[in-house]
Amino acid sequence: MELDKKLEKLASRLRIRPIEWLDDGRVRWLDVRLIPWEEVYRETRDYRRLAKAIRDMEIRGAPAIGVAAALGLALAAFHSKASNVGELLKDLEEAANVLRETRPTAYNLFWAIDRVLERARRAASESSSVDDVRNAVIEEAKRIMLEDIEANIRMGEIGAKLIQDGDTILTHCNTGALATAGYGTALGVIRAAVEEGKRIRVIATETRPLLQGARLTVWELVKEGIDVTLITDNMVGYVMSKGLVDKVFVGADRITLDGYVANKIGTYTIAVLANRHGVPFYVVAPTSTIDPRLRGPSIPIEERDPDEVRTVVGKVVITVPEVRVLNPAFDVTPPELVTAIITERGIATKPYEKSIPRILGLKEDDGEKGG
Ligand SMILES: CSC[C@@H](O)[C@@H](O)C(=O)COP(=O)(O)O
Repeated sequence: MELDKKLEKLASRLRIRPIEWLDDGRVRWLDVRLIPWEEVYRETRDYRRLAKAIRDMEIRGAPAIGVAAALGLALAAFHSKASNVGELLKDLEEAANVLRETRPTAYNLFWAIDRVLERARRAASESSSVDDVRNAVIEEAKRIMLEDIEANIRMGEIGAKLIQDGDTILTHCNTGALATAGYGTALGVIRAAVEEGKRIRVIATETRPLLQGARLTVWELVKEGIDVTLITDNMVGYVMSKGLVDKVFVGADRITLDGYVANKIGTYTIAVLANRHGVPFYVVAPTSTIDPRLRGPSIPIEERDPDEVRTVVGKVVITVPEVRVLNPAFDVTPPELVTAIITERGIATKPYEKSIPRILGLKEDDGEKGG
């Protein structure tokens, strides 16, 4: 089949395949909670298990979450016992409700679920065969995975043009292969620049509390021989004030129609410091991260388990166990601090309320005004 061939061809370009559909109705993924200590792949036939993997961050990063949710619906379709199309649609809605509850900030999650459900409903309006609808759902999920890899590679090509030979780039959290269906967003741009022969140095922030920078970004870059220096989150001001950073490249979990960017907690601090020190601050994200219904800073922010802050990745308790804790997983960077947003459809610049709708093919006045 055309789609499978394309997917295999693209996947052969990837060094890391973090998530995969297996044709006997299984999903296989790399459990990133265990990186860099162990490389463990897990498998399931049950969309509920996949939902748990998203919630517990065995799979994380907005694009990977979206792909996993789509594959979760493919599992629900594959293993459904429905005897007619109406029952299959009900099973899919039920699975969608479970998957929607996993992580509230990453827009890709909701985008992918809506897209697969829409495809299922369209297939159901065209055919009364359960198998036709089932196959349409599985195909759509695989297409979302394929398009994510394609978008990453395209963003790499577009974004690499912003990087000069010799640049030092600061990045936050993990936006690499481990956050997507493969290749990466902000880290994909860095990867593409290196593939073009540019000599790049990367400064990776450790990204407390779950250390996606120290554990995942460093693991990916070391694996590929890309020059990386690890710093703690509170060293960003120091490295910028010493002139050690040429550009910042980060990813996003949700971008509003007017350019507010929700990303891993600490991104806003980096954006403020970049602005203070005249360092360009670039956001790299596929259009599936842009919420076309939202404007303004009121993006839902996930609050996670306080023990993530009281411990170092659950291994060492670092405080008084009963201390009150704040643990927002993301913050919001306002558009004025964002130099440009790189998508697979091109680069958006200020004013974002004009450039983002243009990239999405929408009218400027679409979307709701947030608080
Ligand atoms: C390409 S990933 C972009 C974002 O999802 C990433 O920067 C991020 O904040 C991930 O957060 P996480 O909590 O690890 O899922």
